[in-house]
Amino acid sequence: MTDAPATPIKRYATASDYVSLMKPRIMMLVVFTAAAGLVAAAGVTGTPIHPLMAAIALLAVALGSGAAGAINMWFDSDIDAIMTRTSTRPIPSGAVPREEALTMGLIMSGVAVMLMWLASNWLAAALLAFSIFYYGVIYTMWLKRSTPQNIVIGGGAGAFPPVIGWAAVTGNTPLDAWILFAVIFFWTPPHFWALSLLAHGEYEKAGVPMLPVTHGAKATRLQMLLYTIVLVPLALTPLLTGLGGWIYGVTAGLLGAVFFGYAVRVFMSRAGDADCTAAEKKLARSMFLFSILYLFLVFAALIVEHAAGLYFPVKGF
Ligand code: HEM
Ligand SMILES: CC(C)=CCC/C(C)=C/CC/C(C)=C/COP(=O)(O)OP(=O)(O)O
Repeated sequence: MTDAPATPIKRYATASDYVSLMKPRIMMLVVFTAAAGLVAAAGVTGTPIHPLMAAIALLAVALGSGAAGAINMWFDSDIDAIMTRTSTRPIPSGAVPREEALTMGLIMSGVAVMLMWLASNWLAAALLAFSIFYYGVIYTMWLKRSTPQNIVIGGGAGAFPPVIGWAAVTGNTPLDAWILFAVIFFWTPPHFWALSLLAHGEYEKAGVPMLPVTHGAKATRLQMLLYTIVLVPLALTPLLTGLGGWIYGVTAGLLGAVFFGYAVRVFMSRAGDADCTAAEKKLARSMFLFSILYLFLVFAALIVEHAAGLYFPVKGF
């Protein structure tokens, strides 16, 4: 149990409070990776996508992601109130009552899954429902407060969107879809731990067992490097299956080299240690920001590759 936060002072909610309950910036990247799954599925299998159905499917992913965010904020309002980074969120700041966030999350979840089922098929709808459950219940209510592997296992939730997008087009989830899942799965630990190196004091205060809190900054920097070593070649496997062509290969190769460079530099630094320098903190922050750019551009390359019809698989690579 964490320290009981002070009762928030009530203030009126604005539209932007309801938007921020949905973690909108994360939602944008989630929708983008789902769109990449959708476009790649159409490109690889030659299945035409109906623009309206595709738009509704992506709206469903957006609503599902927002619903999961609202459920997360409902459950986490006690620890959000303790950490400076999250203390101004709509619930701890007293703008939105907890029950309202939960109701919003549950209604949006139902609408999202229903819309996905109407726009595509039961498999995509079931995967979306499972992702909401995974993030809202398995990660938020169980793993986050119980194990330092919380974001490794919990990261699976954020890895589903391209699989959902793929399933929405073809009604199945072949190896290529799971490769995209794996890319996000192995990307999540370096993405989050880069930030948590800087915020471990906050997590400690809130009683959340993030890796830098339980095992220290050095172990975290090593884990970040190891996950990046798996991620970079893994992100090139689409070249072997025909999912990615030269645009994708060049993009994933170059960005992977930069990401690996960050992981090595952070590993060799003292970022997150009590006596680390401002430059080392800046390095960890840069790696966190670059992680977002990396995922965005790698999936953008996949979209460009398939959408532009510039698809040249590298045979026998
Ligand atoms: C368990 C998995 C993950 C954890 C623990 C995590 C954690 C975080 C945290 C703590 C932030 C900083 C937010 C802030 O500064 O207030 C952040 C930012 C961000 N994350 Fe993640 N993340 C995870 C997975 C993902 C996934 C799957 C995506 C999208 C595919 C994503 C996209 C982003 C984006 C776009 C930002 C920057 C926008 C913002 O600061 O709100 N994250 N993440
Ligand atoms: C399609 C679908 C339903 C996707 C949902 C998956 C999703 C939104 C994944 C993002 C994971 C994420 C933002 C974790 C933040 O961790 P945190 O909640 O511990 O971060 P915080 O401390 O900022 O609240």
